[in-house]
Amino acid sequence: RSNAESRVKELQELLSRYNYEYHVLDKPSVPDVEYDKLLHELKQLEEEYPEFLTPDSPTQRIGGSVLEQFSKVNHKTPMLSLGNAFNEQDLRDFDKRVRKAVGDKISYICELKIDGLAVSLRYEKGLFVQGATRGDGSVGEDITANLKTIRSIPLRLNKPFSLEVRGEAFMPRSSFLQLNKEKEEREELPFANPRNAAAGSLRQLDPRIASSRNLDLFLYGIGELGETGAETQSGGLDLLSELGFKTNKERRKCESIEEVLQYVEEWTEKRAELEYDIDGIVIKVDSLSQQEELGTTVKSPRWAIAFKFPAEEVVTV
Ligand SMILES: Cc1c[n+]2nc(N)[nH]c2nc1OC(C)C
Repeated sequence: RSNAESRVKELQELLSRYNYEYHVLDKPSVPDVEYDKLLHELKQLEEEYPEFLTPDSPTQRIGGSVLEQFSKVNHKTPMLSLGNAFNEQDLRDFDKRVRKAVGDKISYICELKIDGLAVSLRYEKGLFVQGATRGDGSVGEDITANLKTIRSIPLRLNKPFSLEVRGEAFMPRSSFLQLNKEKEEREELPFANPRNAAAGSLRQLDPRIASSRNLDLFLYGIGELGETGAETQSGGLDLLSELGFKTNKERRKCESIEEVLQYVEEWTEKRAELEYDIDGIVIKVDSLSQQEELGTTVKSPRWAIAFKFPAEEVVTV
């Protein structure tokens, strides 16, 4: 019995690591069949010894019950939306406003703007306890069970931190195409785009359906950055990675608006190569103290802006 307990612990650690390697690092160290075998062994042991079952066990990703409806979640700090820029001049104007307010010693960080839906995840002492949609920015829906099915979301962090993190849930393009193929075969209405497919999947009341949709998530922010000791957005993203979160590796520090424009130009060309849709680039003042100085308007930060790509012109043949 005692070695059953140690075997359960060992399997939970092992499977969490294998899951991290596969879904966050995209570098599995064991074949899928090995992972499945160990997961099956853990499921059996947890059934035989339910007292050893923990909420962060890899077997707990797909919750049991189908919900009647989602309950509401009040966001402690509002989930802000972004002001938009549509051309070079808009970006230069943004840069001027920033320099006017905090002076010329600034650096930016550019991040891909994933075309998905914004979600927030809350961790208590390292354990994933609640996840919610952005909603209207102040009140969202509790979609914890559905977010648990996203394999790249850690159910327990590497450190017992209590914090709230934010990111964009999305559906990879290949999964979107496959899902629509299956829908067409079932003569069901297909989703218009991966963003709608991701939103529709996270709004399923049955977590088993969400789990089948192969959703993913990139984290981009920490609710209260200050609490973690991070002093910059780029440092915050590195911290998120250290804690076991999936962050987008295409981010780049830019020391001038010229470098920002280069990055925007580069990704305007390259975005079709990505495995997921992006609808723009997010440019942020990197220093958190300068972000504080700049503050926010009612709905958007003054220290960030979204460069939006022109809507895809539909090629009619
Ligand atoms: C709405 C949003 C969306 N995104 N996407 C990224 N990559 N960063 C980011 N930041 C956001 O808002 C913060 C600037 C508050």
